[in-house]
Amino acid sequence: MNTILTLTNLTKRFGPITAVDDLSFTIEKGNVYGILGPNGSGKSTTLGIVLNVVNRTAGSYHWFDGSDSTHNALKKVGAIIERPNFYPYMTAVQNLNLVCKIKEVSSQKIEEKLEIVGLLDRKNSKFSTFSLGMKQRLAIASALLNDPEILILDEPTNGLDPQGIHQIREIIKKIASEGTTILLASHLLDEVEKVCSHVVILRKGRSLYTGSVDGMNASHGFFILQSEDPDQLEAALQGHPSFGTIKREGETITVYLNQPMDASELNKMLFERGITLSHLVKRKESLEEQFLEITKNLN
Ligand SMILES: Nc1ncnc2c1ncn2[C@@H]1O[C@H](COP(=O)(O)OP(=O)(O)OP(=O)(O)O)[C@@H](O)[C@H]1O
Repeated sequence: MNTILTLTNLTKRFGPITAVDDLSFTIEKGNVYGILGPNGSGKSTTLGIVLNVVNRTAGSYHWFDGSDSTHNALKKVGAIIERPNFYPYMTAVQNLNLVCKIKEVSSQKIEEKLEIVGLLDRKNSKFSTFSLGMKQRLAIASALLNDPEILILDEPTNGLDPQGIHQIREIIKKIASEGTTILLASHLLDEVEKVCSHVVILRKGRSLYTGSVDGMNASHGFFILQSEDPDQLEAALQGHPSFGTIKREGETITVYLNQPMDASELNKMLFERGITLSHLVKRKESLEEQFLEITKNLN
């Protein structure tokens, strides 16, 4: 496997505030990672540290196999961590030409990158005439000029209208499908679910979950049950290895699964114990419900 970035017990304190708290994760080539967390959870600080603009307090990180200096490794990284800042009176092409000079990269790829972000037909328009979405897309083109191994974006759709949001997400997916690794920070579960394959969920600088987005959704679901004798039903469910939490509200029992089981299997099992169900529904929590479950317990 090809590792792009490794964080090991990274910590950042601003006076009494611990913005990033013992954070460890790795980024492998070809995946799309989301750092998901509410405002103030440490996303921007984490990106700032690995981009060498914020000093860490403790822990470490290294780019690629760790053999290069951070300064050199960052030449293979494209990042947008602030609002795009281009010259308003210059055209898209003129602005990107300037970026090429500053970054000391060839200007040959300007048109190719403008095409990727859907701005080729506006290449000679002044930056001041661009919508917020177009400005953000130009920033993405700019970050791609050095053909980076990884593209880093902090809240890439903040402030955009629904159409602008959709365009940016489609562009990110296209760039990822062509092999560029992506790391994006977002406070939107929906965004991470739509765009990312992997996620690090942050709260108060701590990781609550690190893994695949699908893995977050790996719950086996739950049954909502009723029968004439709820006490007997509850007793039959208790202690069975397939079941976890059992909740009772009046006549209704909700039982969470520890392992897969379909409704007919449960029905048969209970029937064999002399229990006839008057109500049987199987449900699975939405990703949002699971996200709230993951984030609710820890302070
Ligand atoms: N330069 C700084 N000086 C003092 N405190 C800071 C500084 N930068 C960030 N913080 C604090 O660190 C914590 C994490 O902030 P950070 O900006 O990393 O969070 P975030 O998840 O990116 O949130 P947002 O989406 O609002 O930017 C917050 O409590 C913030 O107030």
